[in-house]
Amino acid sequence: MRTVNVDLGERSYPIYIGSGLLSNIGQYFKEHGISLNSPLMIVTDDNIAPLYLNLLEQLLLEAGYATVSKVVNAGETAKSLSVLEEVMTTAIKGNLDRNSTVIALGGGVVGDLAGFAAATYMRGIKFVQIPTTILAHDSSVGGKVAVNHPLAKNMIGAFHQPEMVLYDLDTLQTLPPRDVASGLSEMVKHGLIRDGEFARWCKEHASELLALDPEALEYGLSRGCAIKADVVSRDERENDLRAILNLGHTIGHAIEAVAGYGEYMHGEAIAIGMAGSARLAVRLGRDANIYDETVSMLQSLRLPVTMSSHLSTDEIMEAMKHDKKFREGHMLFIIPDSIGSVSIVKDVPEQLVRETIDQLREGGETDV
Ligand SMILES: NC(=O)c1ccc[n+]([C@@H]2O[C@H](COP(=O)([O-])OP(=O)(O)OC[C@H]3O[C@@H](n4cnc5c(N)ncnc54)[C@H](O)[C@@H]3O)[C@@H](O)[C@H]2O)c1
Ligand SMILES: O=C(O)C(=O)C[C@@H](O)[C@H](O)[C@H](O)COP(=O)(O)O
Ligand SMILES: [Zn+2]
Repeated sequence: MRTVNVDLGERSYPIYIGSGLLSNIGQYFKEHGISLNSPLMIVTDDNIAPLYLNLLEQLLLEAGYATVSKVVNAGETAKSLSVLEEVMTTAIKGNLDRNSTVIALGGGVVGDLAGFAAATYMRGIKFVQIPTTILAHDSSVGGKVAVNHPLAKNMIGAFHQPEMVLYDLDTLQTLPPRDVASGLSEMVKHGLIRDGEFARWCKEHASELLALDPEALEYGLSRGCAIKADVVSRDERENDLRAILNLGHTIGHAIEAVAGYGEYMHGEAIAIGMAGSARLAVRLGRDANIYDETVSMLQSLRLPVTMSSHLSTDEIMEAMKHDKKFREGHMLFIIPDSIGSVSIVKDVPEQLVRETIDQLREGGETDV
C-alpha cells in the first residue's frame, strides 16, 4: 500500500493506494473521524452497483454505519443538474445531517457529481472518494467537483476537498478495455506536464498497464496521484500553476460538448486535445519531436489522436470560449515546451487554433 498526501493545511488528506483496502474501510473511516451517529450516503452508477455496492454497504454496516444509496445511470449524462436534484432528494429522504458524509463509489462522473452534492448539501458536508476507474486517480484528487451544462463541461461546480481517497486497486480488474485506455490518458498527461521520464515509462509499460498488471498500475497511479497532489498543494484554486493540469482540455472539453457528451470518453477527448496542443507547440516554434513523441505515447496506450470528421471547427471554436481559462477576452493554452514540461500561453493566434483543429479531423493533414 502506498500513501500520497495532498498538503492543504487544515484541508490536507491522504490518498491510500493499494490492493484489499476496502475490507478495512470501517477502520479508515473511524481514523478519519467519519461520524457513526449520522447516516452516510453512497453515490454510484448502475455498472458499478452490481459489482461493489452490496459489498460496501455490508462492510459499512459491520463497522456500525447506517447508509442510504443512490444509483445513477452510468455515463457522462449523470453529471447534470437534474441528476444532482435526484441525489439531493435521496440525501433529504435519508435524513443526512451536517455531520453526514457522502461517499463517491465510482469513476470521475460519480466523483464529480457526488462531490458537488457534498459541497452544496446544507452548504457543505464531508465526502470521501472511493475511485473505481484508472481515470479517477486524477478526478478523485484535488477537489474540483462539478456537473455539466449542455453548452459546456463542468460549468456548475465548486472546490471541495475530500476527507480521504481510498483507492482499492482490486476494483480496477473489472474495467472494460475502453475505460482502461481512457484513464491512461490522464496518467500520461501527468508525465507530459511534469515528468518526462514518467511519460516515457507509461509508453514503455503500455502493455502491462493495458493488461491491468497490478504492479505497473500501483506505480503508475501512485506517480500520477503524486504529480497531481503536488500541483494542487501549490495552487489549490487554479490561480496560476494548476492550469497545467488542463493540458489538452481546452480542445478536449470542446470536443466532448460538441459531440454531445458520450461519443467520446473524457480521456479520449483529452488525448485528441493533447495531440492538438503538441501540434500548436510545434507551430509556435517548439521542437517538432514534441508532436511525434506525444502521438506515439498516446497511440501506444490505444488512444485516439484525431477526431471524427462530423465535428465542426466553428462549433469547437465556439465551445472553447466557455473554457474556464478564458478570462477578460484572453484564451489560455497549455503548450508543451518539451516532453515533461509545459507553459501557460496567452493569446495563441485564433487562426492557428482553427488550423490545428482542422488538422485534428480524421483524414486531416498528417504533417504538423
Ligand atoms: N474533478 C477532476 O479533477 C476531474 C479530473 C479528470 C476527469 N474528471 C471527470 O471525470 C469524468 C470521467 O471519469 P471516468 O472516465 O472515470 O468515467 P466514468 O465515471 O463514467 O466511468 C467510466 C465507465 O466505467 C464504469 N466503471 C467504473 N468503475 C468500474 C469498474 N471498477 N468496473 C467496471 N466498470 C466500471 C462506469 O460505470 C462507466 O461506464 C468526466 O466527467 C471528467 O470530466 C474530473
Ligand atoms: O484538477 C484539475 O485542475 C484538472 O484540470 C484536472 C482535469 O483532468 C479535469 O478534467 C478537470 O475536471 C478539468 O477541470 P476544468 O476546470 O477545466 O473544468
Ligand atoms: Zn481531465
